[in-house]
Amino acid sequence: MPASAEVATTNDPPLVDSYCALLLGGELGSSSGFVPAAQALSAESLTVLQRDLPTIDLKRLTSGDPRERDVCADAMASAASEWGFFQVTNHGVGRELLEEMRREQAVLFHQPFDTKEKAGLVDGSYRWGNPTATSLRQLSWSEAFHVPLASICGEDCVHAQLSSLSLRGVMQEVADAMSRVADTVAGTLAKNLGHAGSAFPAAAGCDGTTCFLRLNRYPLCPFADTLGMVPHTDSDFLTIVCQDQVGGLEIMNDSHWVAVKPHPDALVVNVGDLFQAWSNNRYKSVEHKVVANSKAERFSVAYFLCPSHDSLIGTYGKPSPYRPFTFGEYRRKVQDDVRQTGKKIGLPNFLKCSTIS
Ligand SMILES: O=C(O)CCC(=O)C(=O)O
Ligand SMILES: [Fe+2]
Repeated sequence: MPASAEVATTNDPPLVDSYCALLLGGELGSSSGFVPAAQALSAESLTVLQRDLPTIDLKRLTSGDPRERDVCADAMASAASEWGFFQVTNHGVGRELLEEMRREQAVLFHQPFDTKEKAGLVDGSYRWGNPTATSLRQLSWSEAFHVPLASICGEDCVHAQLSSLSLRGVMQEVADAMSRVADTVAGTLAKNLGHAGSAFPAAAGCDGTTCFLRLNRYPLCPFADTLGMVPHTDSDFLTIVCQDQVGGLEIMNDSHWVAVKPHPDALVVNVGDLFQAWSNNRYKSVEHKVVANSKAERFSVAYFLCPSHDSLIGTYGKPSPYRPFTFGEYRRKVQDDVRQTGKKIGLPNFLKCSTIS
């Protein structure tokens, strides 16, 4: 094990062990025989571009001038179509609240690994790395608590050791504030397609009990070219992310990875698979990933706008390229694919004219 691996603390999940096992295992190159795992990983990474993500000032949506409101809504819809990602400013989530969230996350994640793993925060909410990874490409150098909003202050959040009252209070406040942002953005995007905006996302089956808050931590990583989170799309309508100032989030745009430079006053918004389906592919759910960092640990908090499991994901207009499916069906298919093949297929599974064999 390299000396630098000693930066791992006993509070970190066993990421170094996972990494070493995969590294020693190596990987088979597709045509030229054996390729050491680290080399295989870096050969895959494409050039990272520095491009400015569109920034939408949400204050303009409430301007007294209807033209300004329309210009803002159009800019948001263009960003959702062309990038699938944008940043929002004047979003109403207080900077102090977000700083408090980060402090609470540090306290929570710096607890011993055993405590986090055994207690969860809510049952089954803790996850780390990818214990079933068979290659370095599948290893996520991170840990997270993925918490249903219904549970934050519910009775099943009983693990006193982890769920301090202050943590639960801050999580609830962040969830409430981010849900207002999600409703505004989703309503604006839906209206831009011709839907009666005020009824969305409630009309799509989303409410305060169906969404999730995910607390992410990316520990220091001593190995070059490691991913903090592997490339993925989100299986929701919309995601609102607050990242700290460390950086590492990259999104796919025009066949290149684009680094999302942290902006102290902005939240990152991305379209999820369900909105892509609902919008008949007008809005794009694009791949994104997080690159691990060797100098600083990184925290982020993500709010996932999800409907109830039995909600039917239809479309705003017809015909849709997708057959109707429920959110529960979608999640089950994603989980089955990941379990069986190590990879999410997602929306292509639900195309009416499937090209998946
Ligand atoms: O940490 C980030 O910036 C992104 C997190 C993310 O993509 C996720 O939790 O799905
Ligand atoms: Fe994501």
